[in-house]
Amino acid sequence: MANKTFEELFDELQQKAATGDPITSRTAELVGKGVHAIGKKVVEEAAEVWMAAEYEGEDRTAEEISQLLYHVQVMMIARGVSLDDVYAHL
Ligand SMILES: N=c1c2ncn([C@@H]3O[C@H](COP(=O)(O)OP(=O)(O)OP(=O)(O)O)[C@@H](O)[C@H]3O)c2ncn1[C@@H]1O[C@H](COP(=O)(O)O)[C@@H](O)[C@H]1O
Repeated sequence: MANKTFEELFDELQQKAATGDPITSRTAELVGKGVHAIGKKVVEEAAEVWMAAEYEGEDRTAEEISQLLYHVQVMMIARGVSLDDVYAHL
């Protein structure tokens, strides 16, 4: 059912950040812009999760959560934070 797992997406984004073209890869573009720009997207997507959860259905909420998770992973990669670094705190 799922297109990919959290771990599979992280592997893909690491590749995109390392070798992707910023013209065609959103990930490469964002990593090139840096932590400040990525941080703004994280905050924006978090707000969209909140609004969807309050006023929209489960599907829209899930979609917004997927976009938040994507941008959190981009932030991890831009900042050199691994999955294990995060899991150590769970
Ligand atoms: N899962 C995602 C994903 N989720 C969200 N996004 C990006 O986040 C945007 C959603 O944010 P917004 O609604 O704010 O869109 P927007 O207003 O156009 O964004 P801005 O340009 O204004 O910042 C989308 O248009 C995508 O650009 C994603 N971009 C890529 N992926 C996946 O990441 C992988 C690598 O993608 P590329 O790096 O683009 O090859 C692929 O598997 C993709 O499916």
